[in-house]
Amino acid sequence: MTLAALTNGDAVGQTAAAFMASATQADIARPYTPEQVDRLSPALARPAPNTMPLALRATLEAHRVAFTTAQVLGTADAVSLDAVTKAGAQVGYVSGAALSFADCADPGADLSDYPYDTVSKRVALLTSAQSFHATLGSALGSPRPAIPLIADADSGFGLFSTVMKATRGLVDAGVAGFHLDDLLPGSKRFDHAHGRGAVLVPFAEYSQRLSAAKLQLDIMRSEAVLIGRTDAVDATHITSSVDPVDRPFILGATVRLGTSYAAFVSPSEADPHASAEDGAAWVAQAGLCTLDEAFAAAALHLRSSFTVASIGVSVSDAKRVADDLLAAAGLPRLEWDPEVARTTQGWYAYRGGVDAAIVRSVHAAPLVDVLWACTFQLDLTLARRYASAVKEKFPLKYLMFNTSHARRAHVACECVGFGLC
Ligand SMILES: C[C@](O)(C(=O)O)[C@H](CC(=O)O)C(=O)O
Ligand SMILES: [Mg+2]
Repeated sequence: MTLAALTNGDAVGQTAAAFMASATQADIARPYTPEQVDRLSPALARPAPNTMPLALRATLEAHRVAFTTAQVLGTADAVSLDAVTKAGAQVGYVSGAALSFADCADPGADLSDYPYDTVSKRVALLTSAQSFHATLGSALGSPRPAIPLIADADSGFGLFSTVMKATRGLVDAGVAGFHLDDLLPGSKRFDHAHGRGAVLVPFAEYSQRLSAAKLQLDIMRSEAVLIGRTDAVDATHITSSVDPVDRPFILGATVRLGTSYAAFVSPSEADPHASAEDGAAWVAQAGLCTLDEAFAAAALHLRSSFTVASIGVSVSDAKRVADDLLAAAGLPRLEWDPEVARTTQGWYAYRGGVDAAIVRSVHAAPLVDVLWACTFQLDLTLARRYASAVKEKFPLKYLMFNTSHARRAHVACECVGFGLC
């Protein structure tokens, strides 16, 4: 896509087929057809404001071509928006964390537990403020540029109908782009002892989340930039083991302890700190590892056969593949059990890290414009690895990078820096 191709300014009145085939949209692989979008498009279509989305797309493309990045600065109100604009920010960021600390009806930690229209209401206010400043600027003869805003849509605040409503609210408010992550809503930082921990939903659920948002954008013929964020770098658990994409990262116990993790930590749940310590003791003894690691430890010489035979299969099928290969070689069954490592909520233990983030982002790439691996620490080696692995498969996708300081439970709020390219 070239800058000259960014001409989808007035998409209203376009059929879904024409919109979805336009230069900015044609590269996105949707799991639905234009006819399905048309059937869902209301007769009295509300025009999607596409000026800011197209401005953001132009900024992204200019940086991609020049191999540079845009700094995205947080803005929570009209005053800070004016300040970041004057400071030269090309893009503003409306942070869910900032609003949840300070600006919603019931301020609290950044747990994605505020109402789904909190951020869109704030974007609407900022859009109005920008419009006022622009009018004032031209009346005074000193232009005040409006900058595109990226908004935080967290995990979509529920299932797919809520994702669609949140998307519609953001578009109506004039957002230029927004991000959806792959977390279980409300599960961020569940490890209160350390302020870390994240619980992922299975990849298929994340992908359906992104599809629901994209469907809503198509219904509105909106050019808003869809950002697929993964929190897999710091993830410690996942709600289900069912998806083959997640299979290589599920952890199982290799030592039979006679008690499951959930049974072990349950008695002390009244005291989360004690429970965290007890849990750590169980984990230390259970020999948790991935199925691939357990297999390699049992039969290194058969590892490549296992790798090939276990591609695209679920955890339970992969375990069967492993046992069949071992039996054929006259070796005993593998002691590897992911079920005993489940938490009291039923979550599976998960090996978070950059490899998991790469796999998730590569699978999400066809659906989104921008990919982002959210990280807890500023680690350029990790960022480079992530970027080169994703770019190798999807050279034209844009990337985003940040470091989330506020994940430490005791840090109230720090400035979050982003790079977009
Ligand atoms: C970027 C973020 O989504 C936000 O809401 O600002 C937060 C920030 C943080 O916790 O520091 C996040 O990374 O989850
Ligand atoms: Mg957030």
